[in-house]
Amino acid sequence: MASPEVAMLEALVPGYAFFSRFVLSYLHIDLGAYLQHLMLLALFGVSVKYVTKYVSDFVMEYLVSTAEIRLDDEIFNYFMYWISRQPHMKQTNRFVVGLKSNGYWSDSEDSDDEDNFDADYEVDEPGSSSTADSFDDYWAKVIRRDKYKPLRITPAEGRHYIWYQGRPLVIQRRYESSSASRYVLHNERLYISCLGRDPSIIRSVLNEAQNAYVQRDGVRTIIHRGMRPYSGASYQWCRCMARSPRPMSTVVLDQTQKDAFIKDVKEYLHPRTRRWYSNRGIPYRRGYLLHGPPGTGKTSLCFAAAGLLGLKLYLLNLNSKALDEDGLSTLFSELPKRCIVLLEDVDTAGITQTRGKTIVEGSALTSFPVEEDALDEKGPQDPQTGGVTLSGLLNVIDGVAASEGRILVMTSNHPEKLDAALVRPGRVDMTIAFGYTSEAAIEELFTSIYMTMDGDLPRKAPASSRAPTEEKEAHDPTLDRHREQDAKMEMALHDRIQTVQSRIPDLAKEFAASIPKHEFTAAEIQGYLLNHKTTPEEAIKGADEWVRETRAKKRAREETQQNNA
Ligand SMILES: Nc1ncnc2c1ncn2[C@@H]1O[C@H](COP(=O)(O)OP(=O)(O)OP(=O)(O)O)[C@@H](O)[C@H]1O
Repeated sequence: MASPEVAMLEALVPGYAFFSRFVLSYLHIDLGAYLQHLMLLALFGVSVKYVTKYVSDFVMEYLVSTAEIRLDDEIFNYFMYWISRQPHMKQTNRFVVGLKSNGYWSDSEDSDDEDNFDADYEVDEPGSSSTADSFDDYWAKVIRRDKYKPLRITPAEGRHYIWYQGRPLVIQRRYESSSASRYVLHNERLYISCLGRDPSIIRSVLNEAQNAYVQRDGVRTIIHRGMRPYSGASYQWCRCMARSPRPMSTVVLDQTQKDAFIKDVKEYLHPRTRRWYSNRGIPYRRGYLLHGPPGTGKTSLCFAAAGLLGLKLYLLNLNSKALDEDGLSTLFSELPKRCIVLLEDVDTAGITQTRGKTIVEGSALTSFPVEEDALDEKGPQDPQTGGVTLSGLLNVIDGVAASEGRILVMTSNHPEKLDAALVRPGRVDMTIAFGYTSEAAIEELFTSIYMTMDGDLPRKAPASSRAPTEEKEAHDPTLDRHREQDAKMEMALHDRIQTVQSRIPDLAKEFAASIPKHEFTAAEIQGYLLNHKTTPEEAIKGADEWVRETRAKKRAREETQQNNA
């Protein structure tokens, strides 16, 4: 039986008994003779371990401030974006390298484009500098830049030390294990610590990170989409793109309707209105229904409104079977205080099935037949099959727990299919009908396509005015010939655009006269004009032919649809 000293040593240093036997049989040293020394050593070691832990816990508790950042929060993105651009990251020896600086939102489409967006303009346009004279040069640069994307370096798992404003900061990246890790590569958290109980330095670093991110966005309209970031996850808003704002003037719509819409949205956003609602106990929400055939400008109006008001746009497709009522209410509860939520094509979602049967001709808000609200509060869909039910949608729009402050825009191609409950006042407060183009709308579309706008023309004098350098000629005469041709084309385009400008109003009238009214959508006309982007006269000449062809195509499509029905 082992002596109490040996038992104690075994407790302090697990495996001591085995180790001492090993030393005795192979090295013929009896550790029993040094038991007291070994005991002291073991006790010392254990005390050091406990003291170190105690001291470190004490320091962390009382002398260090720490901020925790979760992966599903946008600040995670801000910080990763910021740190990937810090010079310290070039010196770190443990890092995650990728073409994107973030982990969580990188699933979203187009996130890569966001970084390249401005870079496209940074590459000199053809004819705008002494170094890039032709489209070929410009394109070669763009392609090269796209191939060799800059590496984004972020700290790897573990601790990293950085200096910020003369003070040391500890960044710790930690991967958490959870049931979700089966589906997602990393569920992670970031910890930023600084010495002292005053966390203001952490706040400044996070503010700087946020500023860097927000500045990169500039005036662009940020679009979030309700989606599952990875299979098996719950629905979340993922930032999917940032687009240049669309000027309201480029949306062709009856001016009275457009003005009424903008006025209504602005009035709603006014702080006085919020107070007014709250004083009267009315839920502070506003809903809009934009309806009309596909390609008539419903989404464009919503996008332009987001740009005009600097609001973020939250897109949601209700058609997904995977989106259930819990997912929908989580999404709505996570909306920021001020934003535009766009539910596109609500008529195609399963929610169009009605809660009642009685058809009522017209309604106070809409000029189309709607169905009377019935007593049956149960949604039409079988919960087993998934998807959002009408009652689920109504609850998130204006149920007791529905969020306030957001602007809800629903678009529909078939408003007559929508349940009356969905479009009743309080859920839909304004309806805008989009239709086929009128004569005035055709003129407006034509003008918006051919009127010169900022950045349409080459920024500097085309390169043809400059003599090619000897070096270039000696190197590649074919390239120089291309450059010259491109420069001439740029010049010709420049001149053509300028000379035609004064005639645009007359040409617009001529074009509008050759297109039948109320037959084509703005998208169809825009599509046609884009084929003649720089030659308005050609567009006018080909208008009759285009009308004939488009009619024939539409007829053929209708016949096929009828045959399939
Ligand atoms: N009224 C309009 N004014 C300016 N551009 C328009 C208009 N209508 C359509 N367009 C152009 O047509 C394209 C499609 O427009 P948009 O997506 O806004 O149509 P929509 O009515 O939302 O279509 P859908 O019902 O299929 O979603 C866009 O490129 C847009 O620029």
